[in-house]
Amino acid sequence: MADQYARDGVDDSPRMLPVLRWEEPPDGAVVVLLDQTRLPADEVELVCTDVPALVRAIQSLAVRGAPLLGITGAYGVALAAARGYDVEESAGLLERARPTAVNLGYGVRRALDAYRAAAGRGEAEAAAAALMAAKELHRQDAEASARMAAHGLAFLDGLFPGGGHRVLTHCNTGALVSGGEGTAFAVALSAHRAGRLRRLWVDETRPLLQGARLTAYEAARNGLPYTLLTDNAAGSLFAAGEVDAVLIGADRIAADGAVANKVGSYPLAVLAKYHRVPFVVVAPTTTIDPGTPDGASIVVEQRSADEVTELAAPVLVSAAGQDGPSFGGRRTAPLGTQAYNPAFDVTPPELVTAIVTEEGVLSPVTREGVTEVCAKARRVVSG
Ligand SMILES: CSC[C@H]1O[C@H](OP(=O)(O)O)[C@H](O)[C@@H]1O
Repeated sequence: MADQYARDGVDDSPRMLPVLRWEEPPDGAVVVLLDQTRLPADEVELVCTDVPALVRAIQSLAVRGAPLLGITGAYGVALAAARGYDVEESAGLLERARPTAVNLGYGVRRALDAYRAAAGRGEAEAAAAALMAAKELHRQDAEASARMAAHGLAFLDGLFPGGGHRVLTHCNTGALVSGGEGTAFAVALSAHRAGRLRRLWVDETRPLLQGARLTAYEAARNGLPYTLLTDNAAGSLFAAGEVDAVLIGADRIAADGAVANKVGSYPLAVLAKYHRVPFVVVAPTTTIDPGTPDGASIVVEQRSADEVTELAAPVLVSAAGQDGPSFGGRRTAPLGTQAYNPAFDVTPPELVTAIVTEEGVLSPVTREGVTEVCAKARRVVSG
């Protein structure tokens, strides 16, 4: 009998977040983004009228998260085409904006391929084809999110038939990274709606605090029973037996099943292994990159020192118009302090219990699991 766990929140019917949309006002097409550097204090929208503005938004994490980066890249190509900018050059700028999430390049290429295929029918037709490809990717990602949520909950229920799941998550993997309700967070949300989420442990996720600022924000909006913790406190939760499973997202999954995700994911995988807790990655097949053979081949984005040497203010000062995020925060380390600030780390396949995709749940530990995932991914990628 699955235990029913009280819903903490008052209203858990989620108000879908206006994360990203395409608009065509009289003075020209725009991409409208919810500025995630301003959350949770302010819900502010960025109206991007050109690709450099989109690139700044991507690099400052005003828009972020692998699946949403892919969708943004595709709309960026459509924006360049709609406004008569150099589409090939714009695609290159978008694709190079951040190196680790494979989805960004995938989304750019989806729209660029559509544009090129229609080019012979004139600019207007080519621009329309790029926009249609972006909208189709947006829709497909929303569908993939719902399917991952169902597969992920079924997997948790299979592991723990009594329900009452206590899940630890890292960074942010909700609607703010997706065309739908997210990846790993969508599984926790699905468990909550089914009355089978006992606790969502939320890593704050230094240095940019995607957990404290964004996952806590999404959990509160949806009425989830969540508790925030410093990244350093995760180990003691495992030791206390308070974690049934780790659920995280991914930015790139290599052909051998190695997983690049927000820095701090690899230590969680080691803790999970030591404490015999399932370490579950939730990602659409668009995050699987058959072209990257293994974890060592994944380029890990290195970010600026000031993200480490300053305490992010209650809100990050939006980078719109600047070269990168500048915090309204308080400096902690002495001026001139050097900092090591990789945005991601790589978890080897032997530490990954399962990969939940919209195609189903696969285990990279069995080599054929990865081959199967990649074969499906190739089919999805090739359309
Ligand atoms: C499932 S996409 C979310 C993924 O993206 C985050 O990185 P960032 O906030 O730098 O875009 C993090 O790796 C999440 O797991």
